[in-house]
Amino acid sequence: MIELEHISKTFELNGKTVEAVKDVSLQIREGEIFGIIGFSGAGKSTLVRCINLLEKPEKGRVVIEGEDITHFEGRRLREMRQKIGMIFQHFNLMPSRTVFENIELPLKLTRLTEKERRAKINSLLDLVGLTDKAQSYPSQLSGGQKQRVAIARALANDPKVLLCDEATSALDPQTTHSILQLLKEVNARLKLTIVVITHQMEVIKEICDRVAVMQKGSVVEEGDIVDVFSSPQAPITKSFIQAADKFEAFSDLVKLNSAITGIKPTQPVWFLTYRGAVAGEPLMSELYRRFEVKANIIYGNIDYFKDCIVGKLGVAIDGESERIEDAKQFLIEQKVIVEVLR
Ligand SMILES: Nc1ncnc2c1ncn2[C@@H]1O[C@H](COP(=O)(O)OP(=O)(O)OP(=O)(O)O)[C@@H](O)[C@H]1O
Repeated sequence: MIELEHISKTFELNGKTVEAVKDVSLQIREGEIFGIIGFSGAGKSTLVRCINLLEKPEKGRVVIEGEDITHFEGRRLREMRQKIGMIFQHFNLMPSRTVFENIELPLKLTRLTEKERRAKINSLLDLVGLTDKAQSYPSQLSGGQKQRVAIARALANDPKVLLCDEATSALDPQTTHSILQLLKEVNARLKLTIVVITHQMEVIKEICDRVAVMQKGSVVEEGDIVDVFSSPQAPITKSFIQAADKFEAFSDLVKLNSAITGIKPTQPVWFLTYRGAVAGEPLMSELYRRFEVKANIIYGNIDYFKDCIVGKLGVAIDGESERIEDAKQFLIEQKVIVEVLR
């Protein structure tokens, strides 16, 4: 659907060259929600703005539905941009226009009759749940409502792709959740491909199918969301995940042999990752039944992804050393990721 091939983009700032995006290649599939996560300045916005050519890449190609659009200009560029909606952190609504008029703006360039336009706007208002706010002005709306208007406006021309640049970063957690639910709904209902850029792990976990992690202009890790977050490879990916699930605190206590864990200094400690929320308890009792290996749970976390639940347990192990090895093999056969902390 969207192919980015060896994209590079630099800026000149105060006599210095900033390499915002360095040789990035990504393939975004039709109908998926693709996340790009990274800290501020990683190059996420610049990369995403290359998709609709708001930034012109210096090197590389942008291919959409098999067509190389990198050098599109004029009418072809405008037509291509109609297929790609975009929403932003600060909504970018016109303050002097009502909600209805804001959504109407992109439709003014089309050949729809006034009646067709009204019908379209009303159906978009219904889709984003703002029918009763049609005549309000942006200043009379909450942040979440403003973002709903921006989503309706972005969808007015029936785009195939929606780019979301930190769309929930200015919102509180509850409003963030409701906007993410709306994005999930439009993705499913309209078969829309969505690209989400964010520095918030929770956003990626809640709606994305696949994710790319960016650092200093490069993609350092990419893949299916559950694979990447169950078994992160790059240090920066690990830091995003650990910030979200407090694993680091547990790991530090183990390293320091802290008395509060109640673990003997000689006991092995494992960190287990498995799919399915209820898998943990039965697996631990199975270890005892089969191998007489006791696994005392000293850390636990459940992550909720778009289509999957992933459990994580920190366990202190007790048993005969040979049987402990057998127990570990058994867990690996059950598709549990076993990380030996010591
Ligand atoms: N128009 C510009 N002129 C000069 N430098 C720029 C411009 N746009 C981006 N940059 C620089 O490029 C780098 C990447 O910025 P970019 O906005 O793409 O990162 P980001 O990951 O989206 O971060 P943020 O979330 O803070 O926007 C940064 O060092 C930034 O200062």
